[in-house]
Amino acid sequence: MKSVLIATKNKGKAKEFEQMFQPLGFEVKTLLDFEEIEDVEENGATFEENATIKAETISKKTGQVVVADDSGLIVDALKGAPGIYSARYAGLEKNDEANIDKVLKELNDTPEAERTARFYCALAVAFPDRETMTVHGTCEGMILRERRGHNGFGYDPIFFVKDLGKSMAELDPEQKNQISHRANALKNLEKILSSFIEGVD
Ligand SMILES: O=c1[nH]c(=O)c2ncn([C@@H]3O[C@H](COP(=O)(O)OP(=O)(O)OP(=O)(O)O)[C@@H](O)[C@H]3O)c2[nH]1
Ligand SMILES: [Mg+2]
Repeated sequence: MKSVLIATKNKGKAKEFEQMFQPLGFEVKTLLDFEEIEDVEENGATFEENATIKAETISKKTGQVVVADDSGLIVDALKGAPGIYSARYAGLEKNDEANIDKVLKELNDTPEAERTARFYCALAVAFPDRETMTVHGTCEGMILRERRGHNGFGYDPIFFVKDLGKSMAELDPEQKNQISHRANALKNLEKILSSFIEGVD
């Protein structure tokens, strides 16, 4: 079976990549399978820069084609925060519950109409022998006043997907993987990779 290495230690992302790559005939490996590989410092200024840093660092270390995901929540009323700091918004220990509490508190006085937000996902593919490619995908929504649902990860319980009338955490994994920022980025990646993805193993 063909395999693809995703440079992530995030269990929620790893699961979604497994679900999305499986139908394409790929086995997914992540950094959760390589515990000896240390965290890569994400010191870029954009999602694309951080995804590139993660993909290129791990590709150099392993000699393989590597995909990395840098993603986050952009809240308009918070001038784009938490943005690239989404994982560590409430502190370096990366606590999803504390991150949600912080966003809810900051939006306490924000009326419904101004609670617009989007998830953003940048994917970078680094190769041993050619230039890195990046693509992105987004998903529009609103920030709820309280948590709804238990699926997904991160900010999913407070992210309301208007078209479906549900929070992201109320969607089945299959539904999230059709409409999410990550799914949309992957669709864009498939478009540019389809010509030579056959050769990735
Ligand atoms: O509710 C959510 N649904 C999602 O689908 C989603 N995707 C990203 N996020 C948030 O953005 C951070 C990524 O930050 P990030 O790209 O640096 O990843 P990370 O540090 O968790 O892992 P790694 O991939 O870097 O190893 C995550 O931790 C989450 O807080 C999401 N929240
Ligand atoms: Mg990270």
